[in-house]
Amino acid sequence: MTDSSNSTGGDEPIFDGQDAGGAAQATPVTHEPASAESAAAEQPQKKRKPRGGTPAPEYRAGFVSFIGRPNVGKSTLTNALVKEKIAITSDKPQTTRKAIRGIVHRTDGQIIVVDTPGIHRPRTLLGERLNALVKSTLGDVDVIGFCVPANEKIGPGDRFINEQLDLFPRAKKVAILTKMDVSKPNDAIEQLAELGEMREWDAIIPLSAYTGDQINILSDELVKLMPVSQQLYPDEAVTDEVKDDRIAEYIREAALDGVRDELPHSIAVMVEDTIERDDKDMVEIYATIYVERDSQKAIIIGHKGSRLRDVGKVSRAQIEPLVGKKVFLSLHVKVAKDWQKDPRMLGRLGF
Ligand SMILES: Nc1nc2c(ncn2[C@@H]2O[C@H](COP(=O)(O)OP(=O)(O)OP(=O)(O)O)[C@@H](O)[C@H]2O)c(=O)[nH]1
Repeated sequence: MTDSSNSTGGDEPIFDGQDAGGAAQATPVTHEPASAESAAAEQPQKKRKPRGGTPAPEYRAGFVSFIGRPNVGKSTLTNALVKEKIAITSDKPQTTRKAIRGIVHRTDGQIIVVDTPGIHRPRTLLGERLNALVKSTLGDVDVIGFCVPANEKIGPGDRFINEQLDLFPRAKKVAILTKMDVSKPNDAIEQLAELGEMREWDAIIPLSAYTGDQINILSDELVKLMPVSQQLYPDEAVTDEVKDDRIAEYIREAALDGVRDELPHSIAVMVEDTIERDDKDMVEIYATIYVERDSQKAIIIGHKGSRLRDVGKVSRAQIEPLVGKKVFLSLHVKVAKDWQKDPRMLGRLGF
């Protein structure tokens, strides 16, 4: 798929980075001028298209947040946009913003993807705090990418989030139709039309993070919407998420696998201690998985500890490449009753 539904503020067509130069050269005058007069008339046109493509655009850099209902594909999209670089991380925080998920380095700019926990109707103190965090983050970003999956109808949850976008007038707004690889053509057309009616977007882009279709187009559009700026991060920077947070997230991801109902929301993970062993090329990591009730603890541990062992195995496979060493991972499960409503516990967990 190469077309894109575009409602950019500018008149320029959308090309991906590779095509842009080619497109400039792909408009030759194909007929011989009939007279000197018409030859002269064509002269200025030729001048407007210098050999070697368009002049280099100004360098732009800024922040984008992808928002949308849970599961619409925001994280997968971030990874696709940042490409393989997300896997190589710098653990040195370079900014006070906590949740930078990734940095896209381009010759014409930098796109810094800032994570948010997602806008939702708060039901707990955790929910309220997360919403406050979302609001302060979104108040700062240059572009908000509103994600809707192409394989589901636009519903009340999407409309609620779209309404919330009015609270952030500073940010440019882009609608992204995700998961195009699993959409039916007619459904996607309908959804694009529906998205178009929701507000005046700076761009509407259908894409698939799985196949990579239109990811370049998104990158091109995002950079165009960023302010003219100097480079904000050094070339080698990929993410400033601290290593312990990423380790905790890998463990939480493994613990979440296969659990149902309210349990996913009750799981929190904290890395308590990391010990670099001098005698062996190994790191010892001690982490706690918090749940809210005894019954949940039993589920996480599983029969004779089998489930917890699996959580350790799966997460360790992701942590070892991150830390670049063998890992001894010690997991404990603790009950922190109703931690989502407990200000002290929320503080400890970093919310
Ligand atoms: N077919 C298809 N599936 C996708 C695509 N992008 C994401 N998914 C799947 O959709 C599910 C949710 O993806 P995530 O990236 O975790 O979604 P999210 O919006 O970050 O979810 P939350 O963290 O819950 O807010 C996962 O099972 C992904 O594998 C895509 O382009 N195509």
